[in-house]
Amino acid sequence: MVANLVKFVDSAAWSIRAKKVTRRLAWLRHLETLLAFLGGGIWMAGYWPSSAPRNGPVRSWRELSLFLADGRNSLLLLGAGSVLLYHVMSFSLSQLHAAQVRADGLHRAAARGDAEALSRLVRELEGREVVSCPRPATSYLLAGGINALNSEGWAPVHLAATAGADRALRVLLRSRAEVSAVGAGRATPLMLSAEAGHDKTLRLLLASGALQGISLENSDGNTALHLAVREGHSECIHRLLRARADPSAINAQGVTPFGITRCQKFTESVLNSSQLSTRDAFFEVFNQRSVARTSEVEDPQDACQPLPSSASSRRASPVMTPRRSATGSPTLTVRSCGSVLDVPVVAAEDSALEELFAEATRGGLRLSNANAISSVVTEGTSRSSPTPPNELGGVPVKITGLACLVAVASPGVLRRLVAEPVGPRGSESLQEDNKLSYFRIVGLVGEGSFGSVYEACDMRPSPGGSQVLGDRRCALKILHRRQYLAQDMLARAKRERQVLKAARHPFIVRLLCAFRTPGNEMALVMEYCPNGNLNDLIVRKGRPGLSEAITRKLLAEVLLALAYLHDELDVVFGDVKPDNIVLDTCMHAKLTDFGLAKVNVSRGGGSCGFEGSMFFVAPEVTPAAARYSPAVDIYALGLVAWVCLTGGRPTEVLEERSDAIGWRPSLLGITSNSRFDQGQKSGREQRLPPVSHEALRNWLDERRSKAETRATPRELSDLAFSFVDTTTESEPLKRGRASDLRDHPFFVESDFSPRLHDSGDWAALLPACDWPRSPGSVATQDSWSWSGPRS
Ligand SMILES: Nc1ncnc2c1ncn2[C@@H]1O[C@H](COP(=O)(O)OP(=O)(O)OP(=O)(O)O)[C@@H](O)[C@H]1O
Repeated sequence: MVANLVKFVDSAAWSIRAKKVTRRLAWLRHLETLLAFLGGGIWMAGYWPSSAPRNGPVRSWRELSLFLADGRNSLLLLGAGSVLLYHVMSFSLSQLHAAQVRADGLHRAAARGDAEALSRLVRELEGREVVSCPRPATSYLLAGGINALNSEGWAPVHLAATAGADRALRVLLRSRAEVSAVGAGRATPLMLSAEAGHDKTLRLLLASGALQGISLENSDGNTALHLAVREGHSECIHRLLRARADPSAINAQGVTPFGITRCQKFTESVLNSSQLSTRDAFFEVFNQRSVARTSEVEDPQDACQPLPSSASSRRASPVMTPRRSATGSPTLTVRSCGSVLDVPVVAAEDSALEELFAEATRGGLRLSNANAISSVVTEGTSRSSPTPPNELGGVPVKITGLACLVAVASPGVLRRLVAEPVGPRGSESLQEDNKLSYFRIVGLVGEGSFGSVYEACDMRPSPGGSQVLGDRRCALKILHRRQYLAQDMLARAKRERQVLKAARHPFIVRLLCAFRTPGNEMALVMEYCPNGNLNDLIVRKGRPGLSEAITRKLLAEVLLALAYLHDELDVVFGDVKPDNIVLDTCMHAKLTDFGLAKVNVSRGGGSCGFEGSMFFVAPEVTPAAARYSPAVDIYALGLVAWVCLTGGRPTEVLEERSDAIGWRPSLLGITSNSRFDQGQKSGREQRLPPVSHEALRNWLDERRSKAETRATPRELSDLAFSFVDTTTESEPLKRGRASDLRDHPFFVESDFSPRLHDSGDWAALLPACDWPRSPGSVATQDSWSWSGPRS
């Protein structure tokens, strides 16, 4: 009865919440039905109550009360009545629902997120299309089909995206609704969900084909990224950046997405400003109204200036002249609306804004500066510097505010750039001032479990003076504070920095500097490797993987790096996998990500336990493991070789085991970043040995038996097979040391022997740099061949 009542409320209110309650109470209905059946069974079995009249109907109240006094009779009647009532009600309510759904039409159902109603309507719509004879009840309501715009210019898919109704959206998309339909103001569903901050909806849309339209602009020229940034939805910003949304897209006001952020920060600061005149002036400027009416303005000359609108401000944009001050430091002179403002340029391209922003927070922003900054913000990157860039030591002056990408892209930390740092400060020598402003973010390169890696321009001045070194590319890795505090990873972050700082090797990424951001996150600035990582290369190449010559060269480079780490630094890398092998401009392999490195290994240092990336972890690395040796790196290298040479062939065993532990390999079975460490392991994970070993050994055995029967598969030559076989032995001692493996026939017998006496030698061994410069050109590298001279 209760369930029926709720169902009634549900249908009457058409509320999604009530529907959920109904679903949760479904068990009550089942219970009732069960009881009814039980009662029926008892009845049929002949257990009729003795007190009930046996012949004829009940004739008096007394007889009825006697009949009901028996609990079994009451129960039976109650159950039967309830079941009957339920079916009568469901029939009438479904009729009512159908009528209402038709009356609502697709649009209202989509806005409500009513997936059931949408399915029903879509079925009707499709039925109408098939018979091509509109039914009178639906033809009017469904006119225009699934992509029809309502009177306000929205299609159902827009309304579902705005409401964040994923189920409804799925129904619409399954019914071939246009995923990038253009609605009022040229808005697409992607823009609407980004603006509303529905991260899951955004993901659904991107996965359903909205990726193609990621750079579409609405009537204001805003992309989805602009809108997500404007509303401060950091999860959505992350997702869009990962989907390669363009962070430098410029809207009609000439503002990039991160220019918008600056604008917001500035607005916030002025809102908090104690000076009424400043606040008013700012609003006047930003609301693009005349300030002539404002009586509190400081500068009457400025007050009569027209305010910047997209077109007029471009004509009357402030003149920004880079020059050198008496002390030799670069200065940006902003002339706007009759006033002049000298802003020292530290190094980052948005330092002018920083300066003005600081002035605003101090509450001393003059109207003239407010005007200037509004123009700057409005103009964004569209305005070029009036003087040649070399006047500022080769740095082109652009005001884009891109540095806040880091702040915005780290979840929920928009305020961190300007807020007081929170949490404990490290006692070590990490820099405390805002070093982040010396790096101009160009884009997101990769994301791991503990940090995001950005491509950035290093704009630090040279050690001796204020001269900016120029546009040097670097990789900026921000270790998310949230992650490393939550998982007690501070020690890990410090160890990564420590090993990177100590390592000086051509095949290990070089650490340029390390510091803390104002949000107290740790930042590592490394040499930038623009050709992506080995995993990307393998995925692009597809099966059966890379050629043996390429693989040999890349493995040799990694082997040299490992030999250096093991023998000279006494470090176990601990996380060898294709994702952590990045490719520099000349396609040389370099190891990156020392988060799991173990130091002082021969002296019993490092930790034990289950650590590493799931696919590449050696069999001896188990939760119960004692300290492990450099052999774990050799094992992982063998797996990398196998993956390179076969394209990462997944096996049934692998997939089965992956399912069992809830880890899903990608198509090629190699892209998982999953890490299992002591902090995360569950009981189930502890019982299972590493997933890849058994699969690999099975595969190797199978291949060996095929080789014996002369049915050799073409993926692996005998030498390559032997290398994989040796390095992935279950017994760590049998795998060999990195320095010995350089003499493995896989290298030696193919006219190639990796040797490195010092970093210069290796460079001399390499042929002229004829590797592809950009990741895009890699896919066509079937004809790659490489053979180095013997040392
Ligand atoms: N120096 C670099 N140059 C270019 N790309 C890099 C560089 N360092 C890292 N990357 C890219 O960034 C991605 C993530 O970096 P990294 O592995 O260091 O992050 P992480 O959070 O430690 O990841 P994981 O989850 O593997 O521990 C790498 O897969 C790589 O593609």
